Amino acid sequence: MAPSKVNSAGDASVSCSQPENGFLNSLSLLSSEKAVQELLQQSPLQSTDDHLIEFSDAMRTVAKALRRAAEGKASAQAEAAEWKRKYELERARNLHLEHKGYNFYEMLESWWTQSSLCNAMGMIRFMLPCLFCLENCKERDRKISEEQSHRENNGDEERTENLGSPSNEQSEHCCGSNGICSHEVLRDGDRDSASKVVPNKFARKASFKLSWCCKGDQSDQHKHDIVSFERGNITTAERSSKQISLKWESQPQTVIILTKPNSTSVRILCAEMVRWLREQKKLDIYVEPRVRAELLTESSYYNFVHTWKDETEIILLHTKVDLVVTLGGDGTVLWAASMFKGPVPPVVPFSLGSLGFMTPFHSERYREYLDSILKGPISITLRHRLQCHVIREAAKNEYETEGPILVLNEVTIDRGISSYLTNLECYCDNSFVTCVQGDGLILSTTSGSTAYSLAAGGSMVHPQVPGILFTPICPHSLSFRPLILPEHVTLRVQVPFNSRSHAWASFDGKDRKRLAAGDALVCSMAPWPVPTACQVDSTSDFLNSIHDGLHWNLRKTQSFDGPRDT
Ligand SMILES: NC(=O)c1ccc[n+]([C@@H]2O[C@H](COP(=O)([O-])OP(=O)(O)OC[C@H]3O[C@@H](n4cnc5c(N)ncnc54)[C@H](O)[C@@H]3O)[C@@H](O)[C@H]2O)c1
Ligand SMILES: Nc1ncnc2c1ncn2[C@@H]1O[C@H](COP(=O)(O)OP(=O)(O)OP(=O)(O)O)[C@@H](O)[C@H]1O
Repeated sequence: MAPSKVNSAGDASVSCSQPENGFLNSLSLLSSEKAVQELLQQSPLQSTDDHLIEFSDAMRTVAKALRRAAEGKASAQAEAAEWKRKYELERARNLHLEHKGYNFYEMLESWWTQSSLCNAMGMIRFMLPCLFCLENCKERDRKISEEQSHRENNGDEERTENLGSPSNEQSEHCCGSNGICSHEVLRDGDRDSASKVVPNKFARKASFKLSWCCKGDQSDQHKHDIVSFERGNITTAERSSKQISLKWESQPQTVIILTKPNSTSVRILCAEMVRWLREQKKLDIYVEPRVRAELLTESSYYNFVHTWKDETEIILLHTKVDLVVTLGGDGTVLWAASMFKGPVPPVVPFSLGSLGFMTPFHSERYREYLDSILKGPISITLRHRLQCHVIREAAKNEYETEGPILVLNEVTIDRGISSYLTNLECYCDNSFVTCVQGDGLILSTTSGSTAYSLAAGGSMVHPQVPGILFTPICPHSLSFRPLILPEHVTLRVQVPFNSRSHAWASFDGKDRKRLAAGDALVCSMAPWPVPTACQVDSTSDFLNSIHDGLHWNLRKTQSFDGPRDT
């Protein structure tokens, strides 16, 4: 060993001067100079490694804190955007109604009934409007009876016209016995400042009531607790698999017919249906501007058909229309849903496409079906929608995000034309879920479970099951199985800052938006489902669709003869 070299090596030279030290003992065992040199070279490196590890731990903590801050910002932005959109929607509506002399009482009520305050979360979302509606109905009844007694006292013979208020008996049952009543969205008559009814310019919107029916057990029809607490024990009191039934309380008067474009059979059927609904059912009919033009080219007879001019009028459609009829395939149902950014009237989908998963009504028998639907009651599937916000990193300093997009099937985030893997960070209620590396990700409703999500390996889910499907597209990992998450969660999909490429979001297969690094998509269940009429009931229709449409588990039955257990 060359002492000069050992002494020149800082700490090691100190160790060498203290032979009782364990380190020195081991060092003394080293026989070759080469080994000593290796050890001396390693010591400072080891300490550098330790520092690096400490440093990277600290960086990870900082990154975590930053991520949390970004998540908070994203949710706040999404909420702000939602409120802004509602404010604008409401302002447009109020301007329109002000123009018509609509009074403050009605405006306040309509704001409340459509406010997401009363649709905030889960059961609260459902229960509050019912309670409020019940209170409104009672309050209206009180006002009517006050008005009536006032008139009687004054010997006023003037007949109180229908204010769209249910009778006392009705209001007792309105919402109170396990149903949603449509008074929440009714505009039965405009009142002037002296609370007198003036005739409405529009046809009155039909009133209806939704109730949950249990198969067989009629006495329990109005029980709707799913979980009960008996003597401190949690028990499932009743299954939630109930068919929803819609019963008209007043006659539907206005129908909108939405049709698949560029189809001769659809055009012929539409003209025939418009004539029948007008002549036999005396209904007001709305169609898209394109369809009205087509009808008028055929004959000036169709002059009575209504249409709209601009977006503002489309926003108001749900206040006028009692029923939506679609003529086409599933794409036409998606189109119809996309026209209603808020509440959606009941939809009757007629099948004129090749698959028709959501279109159980055969177009040849439209008279029979519409006849029975206009009479009611109708079995309804409430199809949940997702509301999606794109949050731009570039807009982080502005109080500005894009408005929500509602989807009935799914929102897809994929790699578009990029040939690189997508890299998407996913969070569920601010908890990290996973990083998707592959072609993309599908966030689907249960109605959309049989569409793109199914093709990507997701499960088929009954449309009344409340949940959000989280289905990867061609993940580059063997263990990435699809998930089904509960309906109340908020999902956030972010393109990481270090992503090699952009991602693309599309909504029910339409309206592609580019997501740059740092942009995010925030997605939660929308408070406005799409009520579609069933041909039989939700479950039968779903099973018929997977059998007839998808030929699910179709296999020839094995013959009786052949080897068998003895
Ligand atoms: N690989 C795929 O399976 C794939 C790819 C892209 C889009 N899509 C689906 O197409 C939908 C858009 O439909 P479109 O008609 O406007 O486009 P389209 O004309 O391309 O038709 C897509 C097909 O999906 C069917 N479909 C749509 N919704 C369905 C549902 N809920 N259940 C079962 N089948 C359904 C339609 O009947 C149609 O046959 C998207 O929402 C997406 O789900 C599927
Ligand atoms: N009223 C409409 N205006 C514009 N586009 C529409 C309208 N209705 C449907 N579409 C679009 O037309 C396309 C085809 O519609 P749809 O799926 O109903 O017919 P289809 O393709 O013949 O049916 P299937 O997919 O069952 O074979 C869809 O992409 C849909 O979004």
